[in-house]
Amino acid sequence: MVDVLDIDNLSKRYGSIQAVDRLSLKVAQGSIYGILGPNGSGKTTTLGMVLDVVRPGSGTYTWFGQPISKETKHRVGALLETPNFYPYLTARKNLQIVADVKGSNYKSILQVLNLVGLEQRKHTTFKGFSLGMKQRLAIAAALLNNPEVLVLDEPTNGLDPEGIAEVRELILKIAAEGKTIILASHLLDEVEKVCTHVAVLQHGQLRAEGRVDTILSAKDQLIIGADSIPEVVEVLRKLPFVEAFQPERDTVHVTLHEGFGSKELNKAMFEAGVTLSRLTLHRKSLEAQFLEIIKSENR
Ligand SMILES: Nc1ncnc2c1ncn2[C@@H]1O[C@H](COP(=O)(O)OP(=O)(O)OP(=O)(O)O)[C@@H](O)[C@H]1O
Repeated sequence: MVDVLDIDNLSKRYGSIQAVDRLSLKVAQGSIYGILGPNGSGKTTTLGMVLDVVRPGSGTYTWFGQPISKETKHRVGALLETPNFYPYLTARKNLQIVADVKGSNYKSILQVLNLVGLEQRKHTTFKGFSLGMKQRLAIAAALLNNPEVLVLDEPTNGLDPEGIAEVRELILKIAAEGKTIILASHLLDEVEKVCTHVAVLQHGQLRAEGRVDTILSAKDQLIIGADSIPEVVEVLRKLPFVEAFQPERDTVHVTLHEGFGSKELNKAMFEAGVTLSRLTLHRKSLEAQFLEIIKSENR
């Protein structure tokens, strides 16, 4: 599959702050790629560099295998901050003004309004829009040139729960139309719900990258206790459905392969002659895993 964006060793420093530190990542065509990190981790600076509004300190990037140019810029739509729409003008008139600035055709206005679900509200003035509708109009503006890629920075920031749901649904709809989406967010939950791939950033450095289902998969752990932990460990080593285990002082934390649970583990222990004094399920929250990624890389 073609890489839409290829970032190679990109860095940016502001005085004593290393905002982005030797960052490399590839965004495949058709993916919804989340750049996830706490505030100040370098997400906006990274997007700014690849959109040619922030000059990189060092490193390179390509779009569609080519250095950035007028032609590649035309293929990428971006929403880095909410545009200043005119409150007393209608949705359509506001988009006409954006189209004039971008030099795009008025014909696409109705198409994008339709795509973001605002076609029926094209004559409504901007000030009459809900927060979610305002953000959808901003996304419509970014889609005016029918770009292949849409870049969004914290697209649900400041929205109410209804607006958040609307915008997330819209992102999935746009991706289903075949566009690649690159989305920066500090919300783990958002990336998990919306994205196919994720890069986790901290202090401008890449901490983890991959498919969301592998990087952020919430694997449950079983915690087992027994009189003899070495005996438990001995059995665990031989069980084919045990993915990993970690002995603690008087318990062992066990992760099982997909499709296996406490029943199978209990049965296997019983058959091996080990009586468990404890068998509990510990559901790992994604939040905990995200924190672990950051913590483990910090050691
Ligand atoms: N123009 C600037 N001048 C000085 N420092 C900056 C500038 N822009 C960003 N920084 C600093 O660079 C670091 C990375 O900021 P950046 O905005 O890229 O992070 P972020 O992950 O997008 O965070 P947020 O979600 O809060 O915007 C921060 O420490 C920030 O204070």
